[in-house]
This record gives sequence, C-alpha cells and structure tokens, in this order.
Amino acid sequence: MKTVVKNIGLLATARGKEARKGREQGEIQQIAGTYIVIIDGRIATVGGEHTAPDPMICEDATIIDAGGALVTPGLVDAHTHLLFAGWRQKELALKLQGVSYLEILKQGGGILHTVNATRRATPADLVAAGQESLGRMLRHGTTTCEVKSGYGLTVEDELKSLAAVRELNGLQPVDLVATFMGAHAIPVEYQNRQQEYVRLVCDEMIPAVAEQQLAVFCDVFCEDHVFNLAESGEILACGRRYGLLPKIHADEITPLGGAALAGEVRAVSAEHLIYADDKGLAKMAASGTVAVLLPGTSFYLGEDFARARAMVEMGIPVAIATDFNPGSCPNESLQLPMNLACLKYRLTPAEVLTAVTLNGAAALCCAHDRGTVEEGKAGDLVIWQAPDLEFLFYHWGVNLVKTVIKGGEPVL
Ligand SMILES: N=CN[C@@H](CCC(=O)O)C(=O)O
Ligand SMILES: [Zn+2]
Repeated sequence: MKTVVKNIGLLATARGKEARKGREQGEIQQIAGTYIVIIDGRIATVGGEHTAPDPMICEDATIIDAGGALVTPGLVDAHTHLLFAGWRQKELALKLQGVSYLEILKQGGGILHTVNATRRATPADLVAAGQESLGRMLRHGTTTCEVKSGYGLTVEDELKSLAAVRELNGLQPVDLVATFMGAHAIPVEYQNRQQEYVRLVCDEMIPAVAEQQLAVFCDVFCEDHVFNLAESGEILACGRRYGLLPKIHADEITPLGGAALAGEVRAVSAEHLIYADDKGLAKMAASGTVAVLLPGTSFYLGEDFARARAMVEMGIPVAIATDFNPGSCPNESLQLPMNLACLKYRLTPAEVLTAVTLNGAAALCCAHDRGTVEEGKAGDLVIWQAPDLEFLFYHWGVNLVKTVIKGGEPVL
C-alpha cells in the first residue's frame, strides 16, 4: 500500500534513532514545501525543499493533500495510566477545599478508589473504557502511547489489566507499549503489611507478567507513604531479572532521592522529577536515563513545575507526556502539556517537538523505529491546522489536529 502526502507547507521533525539531549534536543529539521511517500506503513521518501512528488510516484497511491499545513511525526505519549474504571470527579470538591493528593490517598480515596472500581470491572468494561480514551488521544495527535497497569494490585487484576491492554492494541490504531506497575499503591488489604505486598509484587506478579509477556517495563511509585527507596530498588531489580526494564515515578511530591536511584539502576526513564536534586540529575545524565516530564500534572495538582531547562542544560534527554489518569491528570491530549512545556518550562517549540516525538519514543525503547519523519521509520504523521511550529504553542487550548496518518493510513 502506497500513500503520498503532498502539498506540505512545512515539515518539522527531529532526526535520528536515539534520544536527543542538550543542545541537540532543539536542533530539528524544517523543510518548506515538500511531500512524503509511505509504502507498506514505512516512510519511503521525504522530498526536498519546494518539491512536488513525481506523477509516476502518485500512480496507485492514496493521495493526501496537506493543504499547505504543518506536518510533524505522530506524537508519542510516553506516560499514561489509561487503563482503569473509576473516574474521580467527586474528589474535585476535596481538592478545592485544599485536601492534598497524598492526603486523599491516605484516606483510602485517590488511586485506591480507582482500584476498587477496576477490580469490579470486567475485561470488556476495561477495553471499552480504554478504547474511548484512545479515540480521544488519536484525535489529539497521539499515534503511540505507553499504558501502565497499577489499578488492579492483585495478581489476577494486574494480569486482567495488562491483558486488556494487549487486546486494545489490536482493536484501534494507536500502538500501545505496556508497563507493569503493581507497585502503584499499597492496597487496603495490605495496609501495615507493606513488606508482604512488596513480596507479592516480586514473587508472584512480576514472574507472571514476564511469563505471559504482558509488559516491556516495570515501574514503581517511589514516594512518601507509598514505596520507599529500598523497596523501589528491590522491585526494579526484580523486574530487570525477569526482563522488565526499569522506569520510576521519582521525586514527584517529596524529594526522596528517586532520580539518583533511577541513575543507579540505569532506568530507561524517570518520571515527574519535580523535586529532583542536582546530584540525582547528574546520575541520570550519566546513565542516559530519559526524564519524562508531566507538566499537566503540575498544573492540575497545583504543584511546582520540574526544572526542565536545567535538565536540558545538564544533558538529560527530556520527553513530555500527558500522565493521563483519573486522579492527578484527567486529560488525554498532549497539546496542553506541550503548551505548558513551552510557557512554564521555557523549552523552545523545537525542544518540545523532540520531547513529544523522538525522546518519547526513546523512553519507550522504540526511537529506532518511530518518532521522526525519516526514511525507514513508521509512517505516523500529524497534519496540523497550523502554518508553522510556533503556531502550536501560540494558539492554545483547542485541538489543532487536522488529520492523523497511522502507518500510512489516514485514520482521522
Ligand atoms: N503518581 C502516581 N501515579 C499517577 C497518578 C495516578 C492516579 O492518581 O490515579 C501519576 O503519575 O500522577
Ligand atoms: Zn504516572
């Protein structure tokens, strides 16, 4: 199958097969007036400046006219908790009264509310809910996304959730990468028996997830009143022994030293990092760990914003993701986090583009395959209602996606 996207006003893309860091994070390619040929789902040709495709190439092809608009790679959302039942709109009132996120969790609400509903949900319920969210993501330009488990917290319910992710992957266009996150909270039945829960995660959940090949990564919520540094390290080491690569929710609310741990265990990525200190960040820079920053969560929880500029200067590859989940960031669109990354983190539009494409893909270990518009990569594109890259960061709060192309096929 052949697709030709012609009449592209401006193509903006990072380049390469690995995460871009430091100055290189902001070095993107911009080609004015070009076209792209996609054959069997892969990018076959990227035209030069002010060129049109040869009429011969267009024979037998599906032609998509970009109408002079901006085209970028499809967005890669490297951090979501999209598989759940149990929205938490009832907690809005508590939030407005000033009750904190961790306080709500300590009272048995928060993540634990969603755990109750997810345990009661059937696999079909979870798939249907996931499909709705993924439809919203696709309409906002996301073509690949990570999905964490972590609202089951029993062997059976974690496996049920990850099996639903596998099913969802075949049911709709967005490519899904699964992360096992049994260490997302201490379930009520294990309160005051935290070590026993860690044993359940390590001795039963991780081996079962690995055996059924249900996840690529293992993540842990390293936080006060959740999993401490030693427990987080133990869980990540166990995951690695079973072939699950480490990710870590680090220094989000409390500066516990999660960033340093990420560097020590050579985590693929560390997430949030709002209170990460320089020592921890230096360890991440040395280990090549991607910082997955979640400005939508800072915005929604009224937290500080992570020190993204400092991270770029320190040579840490920065990715930006939604953190879509029913509690701390109920929003599927990457466009608001992109705006926040520019306006609050002070990253340039080019740095943010790299963060939501190539570096997002690197956080999912698939930068060799997607995240840029280059020959051989996946034919995943977004055509925007925008004439140039700056426009995406200037005209905010509305959906600027015109068309999404997934594996060469227009899916929107
Ligand atoms: N911080 C922990 N986990 C999620 C929130 C999940 C929830 O509140 O349901 C996060 O990344 O923000
Ligand atoms: Zn998260």
